[in-house]
Order: sequence, then C-alpha cells, then structure tokens
Amino acid sequence: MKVFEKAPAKINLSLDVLYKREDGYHEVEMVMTMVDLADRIEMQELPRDTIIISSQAGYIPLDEKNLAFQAARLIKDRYDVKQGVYIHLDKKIPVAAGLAGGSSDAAATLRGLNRLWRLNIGTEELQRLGAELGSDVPFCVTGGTAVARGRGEKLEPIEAPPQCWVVLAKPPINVSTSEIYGKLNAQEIHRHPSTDRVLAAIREKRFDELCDELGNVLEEVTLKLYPEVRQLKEVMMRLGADGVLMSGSGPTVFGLVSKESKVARIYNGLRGFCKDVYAVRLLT
Ligand SMILES: C[C@@](CO)(OP(=O)(O)O)[C@H](O)COP(=O)(O)OP(=O)(O)OC[C@H]1O[C@@H](n2ccc(N)nc2=O)[C@H](O)[C@@H]1O
Ligand SMILES: Nc1ncnc2c1ncn2[C@@H]1O[C@H](COP(=O)(O)OP(=O)(O)O)[C@@H](O)[C@H]1O
Repeated sequence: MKVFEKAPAKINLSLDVLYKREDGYHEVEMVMTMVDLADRIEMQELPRDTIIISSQAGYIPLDEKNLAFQAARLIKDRYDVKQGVYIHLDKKIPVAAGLAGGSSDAAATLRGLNRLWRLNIGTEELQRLGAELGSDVPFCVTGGTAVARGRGEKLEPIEAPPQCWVVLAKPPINVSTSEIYGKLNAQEIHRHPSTDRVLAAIREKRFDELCDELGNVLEEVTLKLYPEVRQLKEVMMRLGADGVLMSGSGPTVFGLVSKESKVARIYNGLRGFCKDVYAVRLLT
C-alpha cells in the first residue's frame, strides 16, 4: 500500500523573541501560516524492517540526517512497528530557506505513516512526537494559521489572514537557524513586532494593517550578516509589494500582494536578482 501527503511551506507573519531560556532555546511568539508551495511525499510499505529515503533533489541528506527519516524512525520505535517504509520526497520548497521544508516533510511523514500503518494516533500526540524532531514540526502537523509560543510547539489556531498573493524570493545563500539564534542578543532587540496588532489585523480582515505590522526580530541578525537579504527586501518594496518580511531565520524574503495585476511585475523584477522566485497564494 502507498499513501501520499503534501508538505507545504510556512511563513512567519511575525516573529518575536521574548528571552533566551536556560535550555538554550529562545522563548518565541510567532504568527505562522502556510503557502501553496509544497513538497509531495510518497510513502510505501516495505516488508523488511528498514527505512529508505529517496528524492529528486540532489542537495538534501538521504540518511538519518533527513527529517523524514527521523520522523519514520520515531514513529516506528514508539509504536513498535516492524514493517519498513520507502519514502520518496519530491522537493519543491527550497532548502535551508526559513520556510520549514524539512519540518513540513517530517510532519507529513508522521501524518502519512499514521495512516499507512493504521496507528490511530491523535493530532496532539502527533504534535508531541513532532516536537521531538524540531520546534517548527508541531505547527506543520496541522498547518493552517496559528500563534506559536514556547519554542514554537505551543500552538493556538487562529483564523486565516485575508487571502492574497505571496511572492517568495530566496537569495543563493544557506542560512543556519542555530547560527542566527546564536547571534541574537535577546536583551538588545531594537524593535519587537506587536503580536496583538498582527492578530487584530487578521481578525478584522484588514490587509493593509497586516502589511504594516509584519515584523521579525531575527532580521536584525540575518540582514547584518547577509546584506543581500536587506537589498532583496528593498527591491521587493520598490517593486510594489504591499508588505515585505524575511521568513523565519531567512534568507527567504516574502511579499504580500493584494492585486493580481502587480504580481507579474514583482516576480519578473525579482528574477533579475535571484533565480529562486515563486508567486503563490496563501493556503487558507
Ligand atoms: C526560526 C524558525 C521560525 O519559524 O524557523 P526556520 O527559519 O528554521 O524556518 C524556527 O523557530 C526554527 O525552528 P526549527 O528549524 O524547527 O528549529 P530547531 O531544529 O528546533 O532548532 C534549531 C536551532 O535553533 C535554535 N532555536 C530554535 C527554536 C527556538 N525557539 N529557539 C532556538 O534557539 C536551537 O537552539 C537550535 O540550535
Ligand atoms: N526533508 C528535508 N528537506 C530539506 N532539508 C532537510 C530535510 N531533512 C533534513 N534537512 C536538513 O535540514 C536543514 C534545514 O532545512 P529546512 O527545513 O529546509 O530549512 P529551514 O529550517 O530554514 O526552513 C538543511 O540543512 C537540510 O540539509
């Protein structure tokens, strides 16, 4: 038997860090949502007790470093599953981009294997398992739109933002999330976004206010290390995106755009700067 799952990319509409915790993680407050850019994952039963990963993408690990492998191993160990699985990852989400591609693959693997092996694991338990794999995995288990607190695993689902276009552009650099958090001085953040105002804009369906309130404290670190990300933000604003922000730890920059007539100009303008550009819709 075979099952398929879609693993969409996430963006952070706001990302605030409250303080650095004793366990080394940062206490965050993030508003997260998903966009219609997704990896596609195929999972097929194997009679032998083994996990095999393949992918058309030449640039991700296919061994135990792959988050989908880790998700499969975790669920097999925890539920004492003796069968094996062959997992094929059709990667569409750029890697190490701030779009949680690996986390979403891990979450989709948990959902898919729950079905394939008829384990009947509830959503909350899947999220608890996900938290063992990474801070963004619990959100990716359900997707939608949510406020994430703790290190990202404490989730409060909220309604979707007003529908719009999302133009994503990833400069050709790889950013390490742990390096960016590591270089953040949580006591010297210059400008915290207002989660309350972001939530109010979503609740009241005020697109322009949402664009004004976008904010990500990790920009302070990433933009200093990689000036091309700042430049990309400026270009996207100049081209007419309504709101522009870096997603997660970067380096992907996204622009929210309400008018379809503007999207082609922004997309084409950005293609002059980098080849990884996408124009997609929010996944509402
Ligand atoms: C920044 C965010 C925003 O959504 O996304 P990405 O840029 O990775 O997409 C997340 O917080 C990333 O989540 P994720 O990529 O799952 O992180 P993890 O694997 O748990 O941790 C990677 C590294 O980041 C640090 N980390 C992560 C989360 C957190 N709240 N505080 C941290 O300090 C950890 O110390 C670890 O060294
Ligand atoms: N299934 C996967 N897809 C993409 N990257 C993966 C996967 N499994 C492990 N990785 C590794 O995880 C790291 C972060 O990848 P990714 O989740 O795409 O980035 P981010 O956390 O910035 O959104 C990369 O170094 C990559 O090699």
